[in-house]
Amino acid sequence: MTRPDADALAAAVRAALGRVVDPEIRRPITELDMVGAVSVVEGAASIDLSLTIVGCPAADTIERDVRAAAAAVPGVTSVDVAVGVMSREQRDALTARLKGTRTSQFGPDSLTRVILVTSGKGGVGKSTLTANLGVALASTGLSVGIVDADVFGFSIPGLLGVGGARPTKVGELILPPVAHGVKAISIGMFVDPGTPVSWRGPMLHRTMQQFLSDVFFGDLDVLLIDLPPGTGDVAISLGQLLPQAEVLVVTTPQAAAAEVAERSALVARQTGQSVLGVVENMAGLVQPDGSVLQLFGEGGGAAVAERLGVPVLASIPLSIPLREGGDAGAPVVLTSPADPAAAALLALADRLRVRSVPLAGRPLGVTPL
Ligand SMILES: Nc1ncnc2c1ncn2[C@@H]1O[C@H](COP(=O)(O)OP(=O)(O)OP(=O)(O)O)[C@@H](O)[C@H]1O
Repeated sequence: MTRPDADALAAAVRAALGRVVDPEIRRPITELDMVGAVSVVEGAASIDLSLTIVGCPAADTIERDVRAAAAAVPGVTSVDVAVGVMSREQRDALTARLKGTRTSQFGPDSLTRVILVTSGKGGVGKSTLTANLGVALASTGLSVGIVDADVFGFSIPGLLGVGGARPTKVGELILPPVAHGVKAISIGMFVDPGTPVSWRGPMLHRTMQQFLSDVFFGDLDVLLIDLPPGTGDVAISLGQLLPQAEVLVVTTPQAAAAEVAERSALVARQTGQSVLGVVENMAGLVQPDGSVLQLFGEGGGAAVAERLGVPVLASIPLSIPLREGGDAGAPVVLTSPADPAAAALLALADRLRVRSVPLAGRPLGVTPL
């Protein structure tokens, strides 16, 4: 084989490696400087691969994908991959590049739509709805992240079926685990199971700051934030950190839940956030005989919406598959999309795909890669 052919083959292998994506960072490995020397001698390809960290959990997947991509290039008969690890300097350069010059991924120059999911009372289904909404939006091809800001009562990892997941750290950057197409981060991924989190305001504020700046979400279309119930420290911190965010208010049809839900929306407005609308959860359950069981009464969602001057965006009925899906970490929007609660959530996701705040006039947040 002549040299130009070997060079052309090596170039073809490199181009094929451009289609291998790091499953955690979600960028082609060639853009992440993970591919070193590539050569092809008489059909035998040799590839130097640098992983970001020792013991990279995605190592096996990346190496397998590299082998498959190279082997698929016509003319390549065998593939040898030498796996190494980036030097500290290389890793620092990469994390600096990924982080870019933006102080926050979700600052005013970001194109990501940030939606806070809030409620007055606990237990109204806010986390269950956030998880399902995230998965529903991701299933339509959007790039979606979820921040579990319910630090004391985190439940997002379990709802998404990644209860035991631990984020990978690359230098200063934290890579969020991906579940059902959604990048999710939660304090539950950092503490030992069973350990209660009992922090005061400043610690909560710092954690929220870190979630928004040190967790590498990449370019998201939508970031959903599951707030703790009520109007405590976290809601106030996020009001300061994300004044451009929009707020979804979750309530049950019950009058008592509705009144406190309204208060959480008013606090959001005080920080400059806009209230998108109300989602009523645990609405009437249709019985086998056709009658409707209104376990939590009626009208709470409409009452809050009217007082806030916003629409009721969805009414999600009580649903056993929704609850079971949450317990199993298998969101109902994926497992039983025809279930009435799943259908209502999918319709809500469709409504949220359309921005209420136009992008015109806003600067483009250019990805520094
Ligand atoms: N539409 C529904 N039908 C049946 N069960 C539901 C529905 N929505 C939520 N649930 C169940 O209600 C319980 C509370 O839901 P969830 O944890 O999502 O509430 P929450 O508002 O996030 O609570 P907290 O903020 O206190 O953590 C869960 O067991 C969940 O499975």
